[in-house]
Amino acid sequence: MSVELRDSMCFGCSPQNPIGLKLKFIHDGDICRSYFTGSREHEGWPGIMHGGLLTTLLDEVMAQWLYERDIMAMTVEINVKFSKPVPIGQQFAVEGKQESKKGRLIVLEGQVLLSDGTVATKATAKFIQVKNSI
Ligand SMILES: CCCCCCCCCCCC(=O)SCCNC(=O)CCNC(=O)[C@H](O)C(C)(C)COP(=O)(O)OP(=O)(O)OC[C@H]1O[C@@H](n2cnc3c(N)ncnc32)[C@H](O)[C@@H]1OP(=O)(O)O
Repeated sequence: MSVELRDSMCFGCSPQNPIGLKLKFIHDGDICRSYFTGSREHEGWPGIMHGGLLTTLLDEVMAQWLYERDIMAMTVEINVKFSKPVPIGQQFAVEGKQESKKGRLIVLEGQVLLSDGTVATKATAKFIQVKNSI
């Protein structure tokens, strides 16, 4: 890969981005998972995670599913369904996995799971594979 984590300022995963989310990932079989606990800076409505940030988290775990497999790809489309509010101050899981691949087009699915297992948010995203020189 020409893009290395150590040089990255990725808002989602870089350890050196001072305003980034500094996410860590667990690759569990065909699932990429991260855990996050929102704080006041991450809220939209009081006490509730901002939907745009949930979208960022979902985009990131899906992108990391690909990165782990040395597939360099960029998000070209993402659809998110927010079904339940995600409270700040409580840890939740964000998961992504591949749904299909056809040529350069890779479709991934993601979900946000509350600590009791409730699926609060679901996403489907399309990624296009690019050359290893972003
Ligand atoms: C180290 C740190 C770790 C880093 C770890 C990773 C961190 C990731 C961060 C999160 C991920 C992001 O946010 S990524 C950032 C946000 N995304 C972007 O900025 C992407 C912007 N878009 C682009 O630059 C471009 O669209 C490209 C390069 C992705 C693709 O352009 P292209 O190479 O010209 O390809 P193009 O011909 O348009 O499309 C290729 C084929 O896909 C089809 N196609 C294109 N879009 C779609 C679509 N929405 N739905 C269906 N099909 C589509 C086309 O019809 C075509 O089919 P056919 O004619 O071949 O049949």
